[in-house]
Amino acid sequence: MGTVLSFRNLTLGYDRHPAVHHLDGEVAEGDLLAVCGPNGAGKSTLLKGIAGVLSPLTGRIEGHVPAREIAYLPQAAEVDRSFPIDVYDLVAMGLWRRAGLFGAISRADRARIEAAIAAVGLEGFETRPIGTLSGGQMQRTLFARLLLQDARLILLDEPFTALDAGTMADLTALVTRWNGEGRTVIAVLHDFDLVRDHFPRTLLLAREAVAWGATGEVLTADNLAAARRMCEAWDEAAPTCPPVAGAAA
Ligand SMILES: Nc1ncnc2c1ncn2[C@@H]1O[C@H](COP(=O)(O)OP(=O)(O)OP(=O)(O)O)[C@@H](O)[C@H]1O
Repeated sequence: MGTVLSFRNLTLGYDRHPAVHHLDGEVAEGDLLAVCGPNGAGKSTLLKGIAGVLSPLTGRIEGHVPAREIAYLPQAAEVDRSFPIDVYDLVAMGLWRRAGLFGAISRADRARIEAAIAAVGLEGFETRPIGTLSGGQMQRTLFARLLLQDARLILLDEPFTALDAGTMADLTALVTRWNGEGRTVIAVLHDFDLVRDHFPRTLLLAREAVAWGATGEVLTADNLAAARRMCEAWDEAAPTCPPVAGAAA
């Protein structure tokens, strides 16, 4: 099995202040990886780095998947719900990377869009402006768009936050299905029970990797306590980390 991503002494941050630092490791093709850690641990920052939204301060991410094969679902709070678009058109955007911005939507594409909307249980919502959807309906819409993106690497930032049990179960089943199709999924999650039940591998972050491996070995009381301590001790105003001796910048 190949490698999808390699982190090489990776430091990511904002205004030269590191938020995740000196991360090393690899994500294997077909991984179903949870990224866990306290608030402010750098989880969203790491996903932004992988998605290419944020450039490394030092070190690098070696991606072995073309950018068009990466799908990224940001935290719900970052999605602009005021954009005047309906459910159908938002889901159809999942085809853009393949069809092109102004590519005509074929009859087969229309069938795929309708199938994706049906797969997330949103039949009848096609013409609803997204600003009128509930949080759970919006998340289902975004998952339908992901279905059409047909990506090899799927990045999900807190995809199940504030969802009811039924919606969470439906969307978790989709994630499991994607992984069963050989796609690599990396998800930021706070629900440890859900991680233990559905994500075989976990990266525990506290600005740096506390532990990374089999979920049962990572989510231990000791590791979680260490992560909390490390985040509490973090200096928000820390200057950019000096590069580690011998590491590539
Ligand atoms: N756009 C930004 N500009 C400046 N600092 C930022 C920005 N986004 C995040 N940060 C800082 O980077 C650090 C890591 O934030 P990040 O959002 O990656 O954490 P997180 O682990 O996803 O947290 P949470 O669980 O609360 O969502 C925090 O100290 C945060 O304040």
